Amino acid sequence: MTTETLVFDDKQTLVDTAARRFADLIGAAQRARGVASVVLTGGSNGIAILASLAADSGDIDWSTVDIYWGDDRFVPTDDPERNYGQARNALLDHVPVDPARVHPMAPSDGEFGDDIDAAAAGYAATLLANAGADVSPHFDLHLLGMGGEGHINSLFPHTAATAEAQKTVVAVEDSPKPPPRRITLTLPVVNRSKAVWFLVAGEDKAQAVAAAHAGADPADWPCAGAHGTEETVWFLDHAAASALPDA
Ligand SMILES: O=C1O[C@H](COP(=O)(O)O)[C@@H](O)[C@H](O)[C@H]1O
Repeated sequence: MTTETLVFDDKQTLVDTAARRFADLIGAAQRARGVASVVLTGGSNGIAILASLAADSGDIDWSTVDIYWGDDRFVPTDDPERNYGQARNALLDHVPVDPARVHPMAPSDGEFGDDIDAAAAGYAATLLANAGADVSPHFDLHLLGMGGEGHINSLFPHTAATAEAQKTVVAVEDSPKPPPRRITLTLPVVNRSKAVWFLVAGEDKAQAVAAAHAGADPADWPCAGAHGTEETVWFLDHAAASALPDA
């Protein structure tokens, strides 16, 4: 397993470089196996990379990409906070995905109604149904944004969701970052991904970046607990990298 830390002059260069490498990784998986799988994330850079891919997808065949989400906000279908809706606007409405391969988390007015635990269990069932012999797929790529306190997906410091070792998907009722109700993949699922990429910009993220690189306890800094089985890549701008020892 390799770990790379790449530092860029500005956020747009970071995002565009990650988008080109995304196209190369997914294209290579499709050439090898005919299909590929990716977990999308929300947040500023998580959506910006999708806009970059909408402009230039390289040789990705979108019709054979399975698309999942690392987390989503448990809000109504049309709520602008929903990561799925943001991903559709930025990318999925502009490329020829196969709707049967797009796997959003349920909204709060969806098939499970306002029952967030049932919605989380429903997403666990979706993962299981696409997992082969395991409990969740081994994704080709899991994208991650990160909060200044080190949260990834909706895994916040010192929470049961971050400590979860058995369930693949859990409900979060009291997210410190609004909106409070969310559904999230857990660390064991993130860590079944072949590649885990962090997309992080801004000085407010520098302490969390440094903590993860120093091998901090994931209970304190959830970002420190996420690794790909083949590669972990940190795409940073100079501000986010500013607390690293060799910055
Ligand atoms: O709430 C969330 O935040 C993180 C990071 O967002 P950012 O805007 O600080 O980059 C995001 O990755 C996650 O999916 C989202 O739900």
